[in-house]
Amino acid sequence: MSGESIAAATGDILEVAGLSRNFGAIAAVADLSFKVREGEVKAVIGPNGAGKTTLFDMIAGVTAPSSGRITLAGERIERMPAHKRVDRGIGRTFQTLQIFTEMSVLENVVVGHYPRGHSGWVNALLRLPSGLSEERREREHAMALLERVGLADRANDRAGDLSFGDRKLLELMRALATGPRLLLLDEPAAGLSHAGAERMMEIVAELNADGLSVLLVEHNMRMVMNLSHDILVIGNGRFIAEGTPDAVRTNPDVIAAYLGEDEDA
Ligand SMILES: Nc1ncnc2c1ncn2[C@@H]1O[C@H](COP(=O)(O)OP(=O)(O)OP(=O)(O)O)[C@@H](O)[C@H]1O
Repeated sequence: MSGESIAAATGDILEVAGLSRNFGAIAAVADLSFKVREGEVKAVIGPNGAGKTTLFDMIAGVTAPSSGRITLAGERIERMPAHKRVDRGIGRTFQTLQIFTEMSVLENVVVGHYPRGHSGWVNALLRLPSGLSEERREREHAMALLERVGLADRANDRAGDLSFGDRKLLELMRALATGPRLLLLDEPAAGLSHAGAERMMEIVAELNADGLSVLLVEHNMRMVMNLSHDILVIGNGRFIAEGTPDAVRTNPDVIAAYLGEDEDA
């Protein structure tokens, strides 16, 4: 059986195997292996400098691995350019917002993005009529995404005029506009109020219930524990533990890794 058919048969959307990245003498990520199952929310947590951003950058195609394999739905992608990974179904949000402040809210969602055929969940979810022109379809799709997060009435406003919380939601919708099968969420709760974080959590939970697979990096432990089916804990680029929220929470190695950390649990 080939690697592809094994991955397809086991229902893993992402498989990371023996992944490493060195920066000079620093091993930012060292021999990490894990899987994200189709339809799962998996969190990657670890103290500051653990290697979470480097890991995300390697999956998204921003940073090349020093060694190891990354497989998306059966296809090897570790040498593929970032834009092709987007075509293959990897969506990403950033810790530092990447929205265009001078463009309208709607244009931010539309720009450069179009739902791909593979994103069954997004098409089913939005129930767009067929036969629309491409441009019209693209705008309707963007409007439907904005409606989901209550931003439709701000569609023509300048994106820079949105509150920080709304800009984070817009950033999420921009990532969704590419029709991802796997969404990489980089600290979605960072900088949000308690209410904003709760809202973000609800939206991510809804998207996941609609079938979207999510890999989440987040310091807000309430969000991590509530949203995740499975959690990978890393420290100094290395594997520490993996398991359900309950198993990870009580794991002595995890507790030791976090001693001295100021966690907002
Ligand atoms: N471009 C780079 N050049 C040199 N060292 C780097 C580079 N990027 C990351 N590192 C180092 O790699 C290690 C892992 O960093 P990374 O940012 O991936 O951790 P993190 O878990 O995302 O941290 P945080 O939670 O603080 O965002 C750190 O020691 C960091 O200093």
